[in-house]
Amino acid sequence: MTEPAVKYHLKKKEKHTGARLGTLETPHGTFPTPMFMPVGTQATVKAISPRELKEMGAGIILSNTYHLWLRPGEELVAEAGGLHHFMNWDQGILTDSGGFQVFSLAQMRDITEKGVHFKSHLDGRNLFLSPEKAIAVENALGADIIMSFDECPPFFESYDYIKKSVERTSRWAERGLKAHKHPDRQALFGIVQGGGHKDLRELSAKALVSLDFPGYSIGGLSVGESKAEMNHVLDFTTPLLPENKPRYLMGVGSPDALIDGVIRGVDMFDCVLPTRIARNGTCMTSHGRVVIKNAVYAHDFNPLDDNCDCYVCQNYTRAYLRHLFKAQETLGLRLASYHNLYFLLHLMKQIRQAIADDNLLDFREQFFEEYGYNKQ
Ligand SMILES: Nc1cc(CSc2ncc[nH]2)c2nc(N)[nH]c(=O)c2c1
Ligand SMILES: [Zn+2]
Repeated sequence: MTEPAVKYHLKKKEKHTGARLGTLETPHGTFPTPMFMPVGTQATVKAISPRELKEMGAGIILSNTYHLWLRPGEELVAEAGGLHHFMNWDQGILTDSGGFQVFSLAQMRDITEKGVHFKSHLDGRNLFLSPEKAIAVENALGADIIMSFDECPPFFESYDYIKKSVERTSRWAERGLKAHKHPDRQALFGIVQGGGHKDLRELSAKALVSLDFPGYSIGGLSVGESKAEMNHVLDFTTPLLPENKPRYLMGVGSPDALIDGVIRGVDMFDCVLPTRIARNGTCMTSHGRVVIKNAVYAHDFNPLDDNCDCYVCQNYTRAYLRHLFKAQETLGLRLASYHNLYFLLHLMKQIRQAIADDNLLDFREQFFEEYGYNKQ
């Protein structure tokens, strides 16, 4: 029996919630959990260099199988020695399997038992992605953690559709497990689906746990349902997963969703939000969102966030950042991206401390009040 590529060590359970403190041991380092993973869809976290990512304490970052398969192609990345060498990132990398991106990006053609036929969003070419092909691409890219090929059905699809989709996704997961060439150095996670239905989440989790994956992702969420609905699904989904394996909530999220996910036993998160909103000048701060292009900041010579010790908040003012965005200067989106990523990475650090101190609910109350969530 080969040693799994990734090992989760549960260090402590928070006294009053389902939150846990742990470490995730990977071939490219051991990282504390709960953790936030910056997204670098096309082998780059947009506008931020690996050196800056390290400086801000990023551990594992994400890339996308779908995008890198289409461009530059997994063969070229393999020729470079894999993603870590290609993008000069020597910490952790996780790749999503492409299923989600096909449904969200490509012009859909057809979903069959075998796989998914679709047209490339780049040039309209007819393409086909199967569990075997997705795993082969992820094996070639060489990420430390890779995802099973799954279907993420719309949250409000019919019960029957979601049930059939869960059953097919479980069969796809088993096919992916069989096709996986490097379980010793790449950990393949199963992805739990089932929409908002407790029995379908149980059906999905049961099938995947019986296949004994080294880690489990919770998919099918953060796809337009309310935060209350997402939290409700987490309430009955995380307990279905083994305590000694990492749990990754895909595509999440905003500060409140991160805190509420940790409280429900989630260990890993990723979201494009921090870098995406930064590109139009929306910044997360301890006092809530700051839309830096607003005229109110024109003469505001304070830091973006007076509680933040990041490079941006130590060296630049709101007035300067507003000027950069008004002048459409690239440095503006770079600095806003840097701060937003730092903000979420630092939030996870505060959450880990709150778990250690058994006061995560107090931390939640203070953070929500200061951020302005209680006013919403
Ligand atoms: N919300 C959401 C987000 C993502 C993308 S996670 C990601 N990939 C690259 C960056 N981030 C999902 N991915 C898969 N495979 N399945 C899902 O159900 C799912 C759900
Ligand atoms: Zn900052």
